[in-house]
Amino acid sequence: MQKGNISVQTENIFPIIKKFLYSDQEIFLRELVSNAVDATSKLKTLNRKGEFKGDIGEDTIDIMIDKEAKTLTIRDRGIGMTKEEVEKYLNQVALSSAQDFVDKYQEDASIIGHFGLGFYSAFMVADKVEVNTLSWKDGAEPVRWICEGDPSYEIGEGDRDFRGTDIILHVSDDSVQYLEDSEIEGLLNKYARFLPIPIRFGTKTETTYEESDVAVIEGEEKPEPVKVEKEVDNIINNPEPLWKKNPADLTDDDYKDFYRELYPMGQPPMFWIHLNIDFPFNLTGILYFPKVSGGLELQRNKIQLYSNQVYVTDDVKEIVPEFLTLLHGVIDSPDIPLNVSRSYLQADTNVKKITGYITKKVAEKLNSLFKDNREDYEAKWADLGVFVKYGMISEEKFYDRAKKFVLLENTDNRKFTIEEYKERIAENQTDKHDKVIGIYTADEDRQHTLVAGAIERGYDVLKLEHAIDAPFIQSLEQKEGMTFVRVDSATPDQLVQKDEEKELLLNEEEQTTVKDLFTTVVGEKGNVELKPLDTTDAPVQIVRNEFMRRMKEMQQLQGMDTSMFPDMYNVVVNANNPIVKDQILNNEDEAARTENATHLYQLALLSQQLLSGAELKAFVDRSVKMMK
Ligand SMILES: Nc1ncnc2c1ncn2[C@@H]1O[C@H](COP(=O)(O)OP(=O)(O)OP(=O)(O)O)[C@@H](O)[C@H]1O
Repeated sequence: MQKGNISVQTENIFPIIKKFLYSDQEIFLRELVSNAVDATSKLKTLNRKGEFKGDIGEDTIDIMIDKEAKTLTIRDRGIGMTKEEVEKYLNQVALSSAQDFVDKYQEDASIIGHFGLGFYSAFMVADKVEVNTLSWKDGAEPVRWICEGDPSYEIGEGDRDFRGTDIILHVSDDSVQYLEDSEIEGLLNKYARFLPIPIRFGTKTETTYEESDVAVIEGEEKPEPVKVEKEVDNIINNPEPLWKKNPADLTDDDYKDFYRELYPMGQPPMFWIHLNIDFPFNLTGILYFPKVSGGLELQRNKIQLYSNQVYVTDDVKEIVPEFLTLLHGVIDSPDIPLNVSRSYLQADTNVKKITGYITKKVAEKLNSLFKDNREDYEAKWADLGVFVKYGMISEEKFYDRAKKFVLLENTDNRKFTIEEYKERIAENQTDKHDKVIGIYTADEDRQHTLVAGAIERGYDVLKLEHAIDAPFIQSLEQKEGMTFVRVDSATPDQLVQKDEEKELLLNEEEQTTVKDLFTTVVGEKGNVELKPLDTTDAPVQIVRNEFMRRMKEMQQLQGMDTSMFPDMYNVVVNANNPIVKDQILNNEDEAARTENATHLYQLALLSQQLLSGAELKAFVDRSVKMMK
């Protein structure tokens, strides 16, 4: 064997590779397996071009563990290397890429996990790396290269008798987990699952049931099928993943099956988009729309990013707009720079274009679903709505596209686009300032009394019941010139403010008496207002200021302290309801007067499910007493 020194300035490189990459050690396998894939693909290209005329034969890449020898081997049947190539590629090219990494790492430690450290990442887990290779070239001699994790290496004659390369890692004592089958299989499943060349990890037992060959006797039952166990190659990957295929050749079932392959536990997706673009950047992939009616947080980190079928990460925050991280699926692009820091990625123009492209595709898909089959789109709205609204509040460009297909649903479960809805309510729900007022409930069941009150007045009531709806209507208010009020934000006649002033049927003295009495009854909990409502409107009603309530909700949504917004409400006493006159003003008995006022107030609380505890008991007791 001939001896050599890799390079002088590499003194530091091995300790740095070992020490600093500790947290992301496992990428060594991705790097070495991708090199093996590259070497095999290159051979196929040479063959296609007619430069390599021999027989390619088996192209499978083997990953092998030898527990006794404490080695992990990556074997390919690719182009191999001549002695000159080993010296050039491993001692110079690979080393300079490792050197490059170390330099960049010292500037910005966040590049880890997004940098292909390449061949030298082997030294994260191995004390000694042996390369056994035979080039495809005519007359090439086998070569063996050994390096023990310091700048010196040996190169000499090898004993390999078939084309390709073995990378043999002598696994170090602190990395013995990489000698475990389960660990390696796990890593291969993560990084190599869709590589384009078959990856074999030993064998596995396959069980099938075959028809018994015992002759069937007439009149007797067919013999049971026979269980047959066979040792077969354990091929880790699907070398032709769906996203690489032509959408025209695929059926819905193909997409659903692939989804199950990616997320075996997931519910079936609602629909999907097949991405396929080659200019101005290269990108393929499939994005699935899951059902997102529940929380927003649970579903993230489901999009997997690949670069030429090599798994890179499932953290795609910088590549797809935030709201799209709710989607599932795969994006594959060799044009996304993976070997740079995240901040650089955000500024990268290709990445920006990719983000824009994906957003546009998603909007187009939704638009065509809406246009082509509105009924089906409406049926999916419960699962789609959160996603669309989230997109609208977080991406200006998406808002502009989505405002044509975002739906508003009313209490009759009818759904309208923004334009349709505005038209529907314009006549009845335009206020004195010419604003179109959307009336909504956040809880149809709880607010039933108020919803019914509004509907009785001829108003339409929307259901806006999800946490996302508060910021969503805020953006509709800013951009569509509408105003939204919740059913409990005013008495029904004041939800849409008109100019007509009603006459108050009580004189000033009577007004003061009623107001004072209710102020005493309500105490600190609310402000009492006296209003001339319809004689048939409830005698007492509870309302909450829309603006204050929403401020509080938004702050809660952001996890902020909301103690400075007390849970105050207004108690509106309908001065024109005859009960107020008959049971309070005209009642001689002072105790009965207070009791009646309390009862009316508690009735109002009860109708909004705000009555509980001792107050509720007192109310029930009093009601029973009244019946006697
Ligand atoms: N299994 C292999 N068969 C043939 N050549 C190989 C093999 N592994 C590595 N090489 C050669 O060594 C070179 C350096 O490999 P290394 O992995 O360090 O960098 P790279 O693959 O060029 O880039 P990257 O940093 O993205 O991995 C390769 O470009 C290739 O020419």
